[in-house]
Amino acid sequence: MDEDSGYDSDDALLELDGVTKYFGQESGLLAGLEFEPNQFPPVNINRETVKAVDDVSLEIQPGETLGLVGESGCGKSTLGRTILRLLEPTDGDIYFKGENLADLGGEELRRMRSDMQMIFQDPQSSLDPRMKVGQIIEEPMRAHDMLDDEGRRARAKELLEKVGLDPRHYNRHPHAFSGGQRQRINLARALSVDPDFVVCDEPVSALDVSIQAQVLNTMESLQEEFGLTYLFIAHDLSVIRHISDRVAVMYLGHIVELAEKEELFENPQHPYTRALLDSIPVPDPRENGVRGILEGEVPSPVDPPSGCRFRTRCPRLIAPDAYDWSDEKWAQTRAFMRAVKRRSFEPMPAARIEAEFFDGDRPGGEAGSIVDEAIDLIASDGGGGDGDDESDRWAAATDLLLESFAEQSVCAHERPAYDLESEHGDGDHFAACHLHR
Ligand SMILES: Nc1ncnc2c1ncn2[C@@H]1O[C@H](COP(=O)(O)OP(=O)(O)OP(=O)(O)O)[C@@H](O)[C@H]1O
Repeated sequence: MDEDSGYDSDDALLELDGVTKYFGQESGLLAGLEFEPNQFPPVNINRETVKAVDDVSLEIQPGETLGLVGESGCGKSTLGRTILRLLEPTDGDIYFKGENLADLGGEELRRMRSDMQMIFQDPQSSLDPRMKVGQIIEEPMRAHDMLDDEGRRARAKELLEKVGLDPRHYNRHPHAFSGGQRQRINLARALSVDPDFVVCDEPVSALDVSIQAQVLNTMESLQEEFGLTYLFIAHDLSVIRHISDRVAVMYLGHIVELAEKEELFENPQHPYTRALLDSIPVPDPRENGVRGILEGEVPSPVDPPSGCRFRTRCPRLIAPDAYDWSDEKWAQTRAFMRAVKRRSFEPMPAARIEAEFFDGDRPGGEAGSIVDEAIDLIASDGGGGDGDDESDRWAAATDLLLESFAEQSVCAHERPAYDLESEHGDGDHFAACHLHR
């Protein structure tokens, strides 16, 4: 029990409740200004909102490492910075040791800040080249009025040793060190103020693979020795697998899956997690390097898809209930819809489209009529849209298919959130996918 705050160490160290961070996007002086001659004043400020982190709730237990993984731009760094209040959340609450950070002011917030530290990807740019290593490590202690000069020097030297460097390097400048050593200096600096929680934002991504494991091992032993809790951000699944106890998978501002490490890697339940795992490079030289790649572009976080944000790329998009069809016919229709959307085949006669995509047997009923209409729009012998140019007809077919099928799926209508039974271990398994309805 923490005497000051009443925090009990059996409770979560950190709790996020609906944490949201939007950015108003403006670039340049006139960006976002729209001229509207029919209104007064005739100028609108049209700010685009980047929904970087959207309604994230999770807990981090004391002493654990929560890995946070996802493709570039999905909001990992923004979430890490928002937790530390380096960015002001747009919405939601962050509790640290049971206290709502938003309620803390002045001195309390300053104290809490020393409890929560961050280390960044690029050890080069986060170390001031004019300062000596000793000064760099002592700087946070000075900022928090910790110890006297002599005490800080002794602590800096002790920390150098703890992170695997020679304390005699106290007077050197950072440029004299390798990338891995510089990241160790960063670690010593973050630990100088004796934090409980460290956000590690891609701390080993800039390092050679051979050095990564060494730095990760040091981070693990420091965690044990100092009783640290880590939020470990990385896009590299093998790094996440090395260091995490539990793993959260992020996609377009949402957490889509969260489970204990073994459960997540051995029993992934979200199609996005599966796709990420399938795109891990295969070490076997006989394989051609990469097993599977995620299809399509990540949609813009300015206007993310409704419902499940992964649905526009999801290979398991659920069939809309409005039509009656077999799994096979839905799978074929889904593939056809994707191919039309990407315009990934040359115009050909209707019969050939039907043969290639539907084995010559298109779906029956209303769904079949819609498929027919789409085929007619794009087929080289089709009758649809006479007079329109070809790209208009492909666009019309795409709209027809997406509106009739993709937008009618439960995946487009409801945001998924399901708690599942774990197969490995007894931890919780959260998966944001309607396949678990
Ligand atoms: N200060 C900002 N202003 C506007 N948009 C921002 C800002 N910071 C981040 N974004 C946008 O927010 C989204 C999430 O970015 P973020 O850096 O958090 O993702 P990430 O998963 O950490 O990616 P990476 O691994 O590439 O750093 C992106 O679309 C990014 O362009």
